[in-house]
Amino acid sequence: MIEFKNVTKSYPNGVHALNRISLQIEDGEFIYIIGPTGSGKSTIIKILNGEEVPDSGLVIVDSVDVGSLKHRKVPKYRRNIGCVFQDYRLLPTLTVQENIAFALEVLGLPKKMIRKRVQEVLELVDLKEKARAYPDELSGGQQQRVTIGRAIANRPKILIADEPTGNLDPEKSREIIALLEKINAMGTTVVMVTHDIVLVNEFKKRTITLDQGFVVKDSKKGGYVSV
Ligand SMILES: Nc1ncnc2c1ncn2[C@@H]1O[C@H](COP(=O)(O)OP(=O)(O)OP(=O)(O)O)[C@@H](O)[C@H]1O
Repeated sequence: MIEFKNVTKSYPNGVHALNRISLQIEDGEFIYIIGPTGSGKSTIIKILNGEEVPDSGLVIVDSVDVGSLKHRKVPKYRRNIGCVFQDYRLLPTLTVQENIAFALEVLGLPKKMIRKRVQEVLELVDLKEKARAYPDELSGGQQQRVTIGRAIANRPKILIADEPTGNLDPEKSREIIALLEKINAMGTTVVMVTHDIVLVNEFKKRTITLDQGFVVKDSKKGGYVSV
């Protein structure tokens, strides 16, 4: 479970990015975080993946108090969190399968297990035929599918996606949501930041709306959000 209790975060320039945020996300949920630019969406993601620490309040992820994690413990904590961003961040000199394998090699998994996982992931993201292609030989949607595959190769409990469809057309965006839904159905909690209200309305899920660092709406069943 993910729990934010009265979390406040400001940056050194004095911006109050989050103001007394409280929310709970249960294991296995798929939620959207939406809100205008600068409302604090990415700050929530950065706190979740240990990149930023709150000024006050508590952030608990699977019983780990993330705000007081020692620096040296952050990498181990992050193993349970897969991250996907708008800009795919693939290594350009590695093929699709090498990009996925690399994420597991740095974790020290045995070679045989890596080979097996890479095959499973390629199948899941439907890119077996592109295993030996380089990122610049792929479409944006395909690159994002590789990124998602890489993020879940280590079977993290939580997948966080910051604007994963930001650079994609509507059709490719739908494919990405379908993939995220498949991963969610396998038991992974999915937290997705998005600006894409059309998508939020089409694939209805619990939707948390931020504005100026406050949670202004938490709609459990998703539902219509004005475009
Ligand atoms: N490293 C930083 N240093 C200073 N201010 C920051 C930093 N990161 C974010 N901010 C500020 O904190 C506020 C919240 O930013 P955040 O990136 O969380 O918003 P966001 O909702 O994700 O925005 P966007 O939709 O534009 O990505 C903004 O006012 C932003 O300018």
